[in-house]
Amino acid sequence: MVLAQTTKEQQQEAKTPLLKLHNVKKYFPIKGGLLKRVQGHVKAVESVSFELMEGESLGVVGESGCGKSTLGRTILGLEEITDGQVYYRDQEIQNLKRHEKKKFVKEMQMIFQDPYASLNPRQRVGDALVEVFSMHTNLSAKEKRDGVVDLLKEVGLKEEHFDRYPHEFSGGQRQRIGIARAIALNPSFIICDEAVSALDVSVQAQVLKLLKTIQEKYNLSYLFISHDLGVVRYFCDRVLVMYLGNSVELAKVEELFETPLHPYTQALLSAIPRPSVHANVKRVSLQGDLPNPANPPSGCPFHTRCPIAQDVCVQSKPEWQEYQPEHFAACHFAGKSILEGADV
Ligand SMILES: Nc1ncnc2c1ncn2[C@@H]1O[C@H](COP(=O)(O)OP(=O)(O)OP(=O)(O)O)[C@@H](O)[C@H]1O
Repeated sequence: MVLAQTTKEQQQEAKTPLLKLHNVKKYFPIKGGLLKRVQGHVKAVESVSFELMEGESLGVVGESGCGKSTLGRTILGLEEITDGQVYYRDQEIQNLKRHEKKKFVKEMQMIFQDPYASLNPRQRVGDALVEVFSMHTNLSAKEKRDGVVDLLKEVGLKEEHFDRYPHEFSGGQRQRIGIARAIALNPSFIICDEAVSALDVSVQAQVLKLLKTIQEKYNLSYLFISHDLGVVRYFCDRVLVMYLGNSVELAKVEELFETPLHPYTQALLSAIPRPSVHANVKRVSLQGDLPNPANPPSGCPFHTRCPIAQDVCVQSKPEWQEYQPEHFAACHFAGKSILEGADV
C-alpha cells in the first residue's frame, strides 16, 4: 500500500546511520617462492562506501568473486581491514583492542549460507545455543536453558528440538537455528551471507518472512548479501551493486530496478529471467570473464566488459557520485543505456 510505504520511508529518513563505510579496502597478499615473499595482492575489496540505517535492509549484489563475503567479514573484523574506515554508531571500530571489541561482537552477527558447517554434528542444538549465552553472559544454567527455549520458539522451532542433533533437522530448520544463534545476544546488525540461497523456494519464503518479523520486532539492520536479484527486490530497502571489489551503484530498490544508471547494473538486471509477457525486453550478455582481482584493469574496473566504454573509461577511474537524491553510481556515462552499444 502506497500509504504504508511512505510512512516507512519517512521513518527511515528520520533515522541515524547505524553503520558507515568510507572507502573500505581489503587486499589479500599473494605469497610465493621458497621464501614466501609477497608477490602481489588480491584486491578483493577495492573501494566501498555506504551508510546503513537502523531497521534497514541493504542488499549487496554482484557476480561470484566480486568481494561480497570479504566485505561482510571485513565489517565484522573477521578480516583485518587494509584501508578505509568502518563506523558503528559513529565509533570507528576497526583496529579496536580485544576488550573494546567484545561489545561489538554482541551487536554484530552473521548468518551463513550453510549453518550445518558451523554446527558441531555431535553436539545437541540446545547445548550449542547455551554456549552462546555462556560465552557472553553470567546467566544461571536454568536461565540459559529457558533463554534457549524462548529462542527456539521465536524462530518457529519447539522446546523438544533442544535435545536433537544437527543432522535431525531439515535445511530450513537448520537456518532457523542459525538465526536463533545470531539473535541470541540481542544484536542490532546482522549480515546475511547468501542466507537463503541453498533453500527451496517455499522454504526460502518462510525464512525470509521470519527474518522480516524479527527485524520489525527488534529494529534490526541487515546487510543482505545475495546473488538472487528477485529475493533482493522482495526483501531489501536499498541495494549496493559491486563489481570487482568496487561499489558501482547504490539506490533504493525500486529506483535501482526501474532506472539503473550503471551499465553493469543494467546488464545484471537484463539477465533476470522474465515471464513470457515481457519477452520483448532485450537481454544483454556481457562479454568476457570477470577480470582477475589480483590484476584489475586500469581506469574503470568494468571497462573491459562494458558495451558503451570509451577512451576515458580506460584512462581514468570514475568517481562515486550522487546522481539523484540517494542514488549513487561510479560511471563516466551514468544513465546511458547499454543497448546503445551492446550485442543484444
Ligand atoms: N582468504 C583469502 N585469501 C586470498 N584471496 C581471497 C581470500 N578470500 C577471498 N579471496 C578472493 O577475494 C575475491 C573476493 O572473494 P569473495 O568470496 O569475497 O567474493 P564473493 O562476491 O563473496 O563471491 P561468492 O559469491 O562466490 O561467495 C576472490 O577473488 C577470492 O578468491
